[in-house]
Amino acid sequence: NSAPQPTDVSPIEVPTAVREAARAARRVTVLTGAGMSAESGVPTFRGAKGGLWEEFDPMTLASQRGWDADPDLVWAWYAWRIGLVRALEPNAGHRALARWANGGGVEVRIATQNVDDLHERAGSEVLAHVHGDLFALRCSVCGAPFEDEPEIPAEPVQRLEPPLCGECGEYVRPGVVWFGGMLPEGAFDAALDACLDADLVLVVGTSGIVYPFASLPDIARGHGVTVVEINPEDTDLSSGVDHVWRATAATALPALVE
Ligand SMILES: CC(C)NC(=O)[C@H](Cc1c[nH]c2ccccc12)NC(=O)[C@H](CCCC/N=C(/NCCC(=O)O)S[C@H]1O[C@H](COP(=O)(O)OP(=O)(O)OC[C@H]2O[C@@H](n3cnc4c(N)ncnc43)[C@H](O)[C@@H]2O)[C@@H](O)[C@H]1O)NC(=O)OCc1ccccc1
Repeated sequence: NSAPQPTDVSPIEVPTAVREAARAARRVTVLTGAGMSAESGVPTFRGAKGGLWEEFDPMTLASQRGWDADPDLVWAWYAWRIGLVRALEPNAGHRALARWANGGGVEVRIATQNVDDLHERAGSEVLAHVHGDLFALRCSVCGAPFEDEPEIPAEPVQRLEPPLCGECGEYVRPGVVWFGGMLPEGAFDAALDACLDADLVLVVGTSGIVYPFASLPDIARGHGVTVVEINPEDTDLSSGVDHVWRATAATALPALVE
């Protein structure tokens, strides 16, 4: 639910240029990454991977090669992330975006790299999960959706056999896009159209190194759209945007939407 919570009143100052761009905007597209969910407790991709997988490269865990080599290791990692996201709540940033979209007067569209469901749980409609959805399980061979509840260990384990497909008995995998994998049908195009059709693009909590998603801010700016980065740290995108706002998602967005 997107109702403002006491913590949602953010004391921080909104840079004038950002406030003016937001005030003038009628169509806003928000591109989010792992930093959007960091203040909810979801580890970022380049942040902590969670003790048991510290020694493994996320790009190996999140790849067909990693799955083929050791499905129990990869499934255990996703089972841990499913359990973790379920136990966490949307933060003030997620709620502010939902309030903005439901507040009327401005069209807010969200395209995310995040595979969690925190935008939706905050009351937002997500235009595109460009890197898939942690909870959309399917058979790794026949592709049949897996509707049953996967067993999620109370305590994370390093290896866990994936569930078996009810159709063909093969292993079930998470509905996320692995490195080298194709994006969901139409997801990138939907995000691109929303960027080209916007009068303001906010880039929130992404390091901007995973393609093709990372190409969106440049393309938007190349089409004359104002692009603002919200990130406490410098990124590969910072030099290519109109305004950088060195702040966190859960402090900046409530202040912007207030
Ligand atoms: C790494 C990179 C070099 N590699 C790629 O980009 C590859 C290969 C590639 C394709 N085209 C290219 C062109 C050039 C170079 C390489 C390529 N891309 C692909 O493979 C893509 C598929 C990529 C999708 C992979 N799946 C993910 N996720 C799902 C899985 C899972 O989650 O397990 S990517 C995953 O990592 C990415 C993590 O990045 P961020 O979200 O930015 O998070 P990160 O941790 O990096 O940074 C967090 C940021 O938040 C900030 N922050 C922290 N706290 C806060 C806070 N509180 N508030 C605000 N900000 C905060 C930090 O400062 C930081 O800046 C996300 O996209 C996330 O979804 N597929 C593909 O292109 O298919 C067609 C194709 C295929 C083959 C060959 C050619 C074309």
